[in-house]
Amino acid sequence: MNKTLRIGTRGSALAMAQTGWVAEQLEQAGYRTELVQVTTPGDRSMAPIAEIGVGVFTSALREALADDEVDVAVHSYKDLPTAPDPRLSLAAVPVREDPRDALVARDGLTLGELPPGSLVGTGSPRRASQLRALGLGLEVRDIRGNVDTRMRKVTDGELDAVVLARAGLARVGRLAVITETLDPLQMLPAPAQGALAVECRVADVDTEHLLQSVLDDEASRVAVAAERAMLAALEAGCNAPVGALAEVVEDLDADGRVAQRLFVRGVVATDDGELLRASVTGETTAAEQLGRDLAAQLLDARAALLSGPGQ
Ligand SMILES: NCc1[nH]cc(CCC(=O)O)c1CC(=O)O
Repeated sequence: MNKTLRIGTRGSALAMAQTGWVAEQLEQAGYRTELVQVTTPGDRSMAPIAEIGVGVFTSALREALADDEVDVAVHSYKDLPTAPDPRLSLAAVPVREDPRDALVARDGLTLGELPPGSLVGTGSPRRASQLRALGLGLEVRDIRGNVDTRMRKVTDGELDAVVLARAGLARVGRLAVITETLDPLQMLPAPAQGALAVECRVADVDTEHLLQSVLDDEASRVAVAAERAMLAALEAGCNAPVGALAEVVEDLDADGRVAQRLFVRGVVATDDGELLRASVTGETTAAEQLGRDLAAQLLDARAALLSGPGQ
């Protein structure tokens, strides 16, 4: 193929960095690329995400792709709504960055070293509920804005710490500001955190094939499929914040042989701020079913809790 691939991107530093990375992979494989900047309502508004809704960062890019203004759209996978867009194909899930959340705290402090009453900023209900559940007496403050805006609240002394996706910091070359990478036992990331979704038009099979062959990473795709299936099943049953992490691990199969298995952990907060946690392990080929099984366990646990004392 000798045409130039028009790759749509948001204008934020994070979006430019990740789209630039995708373009570079394609260039190295011998394709010509051109970046096309698309402004989304999410970039224009400073209102809380909860008010402006899911898909604020991704829908304008998807429209530009569907309207043939660009040939490829690069999204942070976790920002995509779970409902598929029938006009588009998820051509590639490139190799995932470290999916964990990261703490950026004053004076190099870790979570455990922050004194009770410390102010910790996050705009994410998932992060807020998991922070509160640690029982450390941390005061969670709602914040928004790009990576730099959020980190400045710590350097300016307005907050003691903020929690961000490690992957976002990695992509903009700011890993050095992290004072602790949070263990998923304490803080499960958002489903698909650290992964990119690379889309093209469903009818554009040439582009679909080249994106898949140059960019797709099987292990990342499988893990994200499990996490997103869990999220989709939970969204149908409740609207509580959800964390999930699927990892390909070495495990013994029924015959005692070492095999690759998928280990999926999930967390959902109740209205009272209690956390329900569960995990499943199974075949990597059954990723989506594993995600749905995990969601069913969490919904059962929630139903048992809601049916009150004595149950
Ligand atoms: N919701 C904003 C957003 N979307 C993707 C990332 C980080 C990169 C990623 O998880 O892929 C971030 C920032 C953050 O959560 O700190």
